[in-house]
Amino acid sequence: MSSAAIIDGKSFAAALRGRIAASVPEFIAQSGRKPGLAVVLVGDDPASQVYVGSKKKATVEAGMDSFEYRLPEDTAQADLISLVERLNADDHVDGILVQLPLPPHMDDKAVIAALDPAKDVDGFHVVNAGRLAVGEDAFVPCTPLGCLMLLKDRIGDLSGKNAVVIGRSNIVGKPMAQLLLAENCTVTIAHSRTQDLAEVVRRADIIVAAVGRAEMVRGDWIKQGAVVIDVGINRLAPAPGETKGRLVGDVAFAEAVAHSAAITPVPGGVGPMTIACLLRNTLVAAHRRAGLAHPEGF
Ligand SMILES: Nc1nc2c(c(=O)[nH]1)N[C@@H](CN(C=O)c1ccc(C(=O)N[C@@H](CCC(=O)O)C(=O)O)cc1)CN2
Repeated sequence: MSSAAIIDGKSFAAALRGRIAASVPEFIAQSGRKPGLAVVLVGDDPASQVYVGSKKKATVEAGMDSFEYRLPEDTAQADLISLVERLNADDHVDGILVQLPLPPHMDDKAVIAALDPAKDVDGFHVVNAGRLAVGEDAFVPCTPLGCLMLLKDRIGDLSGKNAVVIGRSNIVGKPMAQLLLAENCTVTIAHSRTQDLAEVVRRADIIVAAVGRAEMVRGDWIKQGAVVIDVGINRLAPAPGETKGRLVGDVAFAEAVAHSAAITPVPGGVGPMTIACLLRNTLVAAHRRAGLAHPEGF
């Protein structure tokens, strides 16, 4: 048995961010302004605070304007929607992102529905989901877009491959399946009610695990030579003597390396691609809103 290549999402994302930053000055020269991204965080979820901080840093480093809104946990949904509507109307804002999860008293769907689809750089609005489903130009959610970039970089043409997506969320599983279908893969979407998941996974050339259960996909489920993309970010309970538990994915990594041809690690695989693709979507949104051609190279 050979050992898998480790797909370095961190380096891939850094290179993508570099290309985006290099193309921002041309946008500024053509439009007379910087691309702008507004990020809205409601409440004080510690992980969300870190992600929002990273998004701001990456946006500024790419030469874009970052507008950050941190609202208290008890914000009324109507007030959040009013803010989204103000950002929809603000010409300096090309992209709007409402960090998820929202507090329990809010309805994600109602908040996302308030976004202008042309500024929905998360690709969560039903207009963008529908466009993706019918093969029209759409903003594609950042995590599955990042997964697809890594897969195409590793495999090249995906046509005819058997792909299994484990997880059916609107944010990852469903758009991932649509993207793979658009690349002419034969796609199976597996989920918590799938019978004999191990057997379904064993048929796959491409496995995308996005189920949110630590190390659920075992090494002996993986066909020799498959490419594995692990979207899960799960923190284990701290081991004795540790203050923080280890981060692991949805795939039992140490087992999977013996079976797969290539695999993304956690951390350092898919995660960094999410923010790089957010910058990519923001740059595309800025070009569209300014009436400029789609930027090259992304
Ligand atoms: N509005 C959105 N909300 C959320 C999204 C999203 O795309 N849009 N995705 C996730 C969180 N997320 C970005 O928002 C995100 C998650 C993870 C990473 C990342 O780089 N992870 C690192 C590990 C981080 C750690 O040490 O904890 C990695 O995998 O290497 C970036 C962004 C939910 N909400």
